[in-house]
Amino acid sequence: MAFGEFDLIDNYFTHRWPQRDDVVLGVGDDGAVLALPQGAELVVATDTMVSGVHFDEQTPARAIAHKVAAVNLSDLAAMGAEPAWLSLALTLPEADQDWLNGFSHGLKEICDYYGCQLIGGDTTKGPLTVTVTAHGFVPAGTALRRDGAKPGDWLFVSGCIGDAGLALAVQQQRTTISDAHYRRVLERLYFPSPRVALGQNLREIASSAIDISDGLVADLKHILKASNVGARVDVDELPLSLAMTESVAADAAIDYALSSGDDYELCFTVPESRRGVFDTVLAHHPAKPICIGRITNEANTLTLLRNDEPWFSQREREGYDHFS
Ligand SMILES: Nc1ncnc2c1ncn2[C@@H]1O[C@H](COP(=O)(O)OP(=O)(O)OP(=O)(O)O)[C@@H](O)[C@H]1O
Ligand SMILES: Cc1ncc(C[n+]2csc(CCOP(=O)(O)O)c2C)c(N)n1
Ligand SMILES: [Mg+2]
Repeated sequence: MAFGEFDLIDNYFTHRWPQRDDVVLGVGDDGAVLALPQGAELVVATDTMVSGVHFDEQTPARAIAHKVAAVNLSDLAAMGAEPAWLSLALTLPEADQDWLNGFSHGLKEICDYYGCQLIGGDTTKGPLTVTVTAHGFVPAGTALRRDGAKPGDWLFVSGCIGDAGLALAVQQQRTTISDAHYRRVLERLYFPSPRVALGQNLREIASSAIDISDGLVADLKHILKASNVGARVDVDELPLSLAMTESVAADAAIDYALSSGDDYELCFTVPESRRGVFDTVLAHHPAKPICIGRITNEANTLTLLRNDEPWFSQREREGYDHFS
């Protein structure tokens, strides 16, 4: 029996999502109609994942769905927003029902967890590409931004970085590690956890924030440029997992943490005056952000230090850039 575009949308993307009261009209019409809470501002983020660029052929459909939603929710987290709605643009080489089952289950799991509703999208035939747009809200005027860091602010990352890059290196046969460690880091590559709760807790505490997708150095530089400041980072303070420290040499671990990307931890700054409130909030929070340095007044200058001496990365590449 022929299985067409509209069967595909009906079977996999119309029902089974959390139904939110603020969705006046969801999947099925020319557009979605949505009700914003009073006093809120809407935060919108879009990210695409392309087969061969963001994931390889072995990646399970469930992981692709999780990750494309997670990277968008991570952008909302970096803005301090509460997630509400997702839209999905799907380009598929064929309507493979096993793949669609895995994909729609993965998407449902993460939507259920964060209470997000799929509100629309688009389905086309072509090379496998998935795009999500995430919509969320913040109380007006409280969104976290890249441009608010000030000299003297403390610099934090929300958790271990470099693991996804290590998993990719193993997958691409650039290095080998034990099976047990590979399982742990592969979970971080395939199923990143967006720091959604932490992001909301940082509203009115952090002076700036960004999520780490391209690598700490590359993404921190966006904060430095937008805020017209510099930073000193003590590379010995970078949070590294046990899987990382037990698998590779210390310098290589630092390089993964600085530049491999795909981590989806938050990098943020906290002014000295908010440090007390921050420590109090964190005492009750499962995330344990680590202080890795401080913001300086040297515009656009990132200084990496090890034992108070300048430290230079072994690898030339500073972060993921699609066109260089
Ligand atoms: N084709 C485009 N048209 C309009 N704006 C764009 C386009 N591509 C990116 N942007 C905007 O440029 C800014 C930087 O985008 P970028 O994709 O680098 O950030 P990001 O999504 O946080 O990072 P990443 O994609 O690495 O996760 C964002 O404000 C984004 O909305
Ligand atoms: C098969 C394969 N090759 C390379 C990578 C690494 N990678 C791809 S895009 C990206 C940055 C974020 O993307 P964007 O800037 O588009 O949001 C990274 C770290 C991967 N995950 N899988
Ligand atoms: Mg982007």
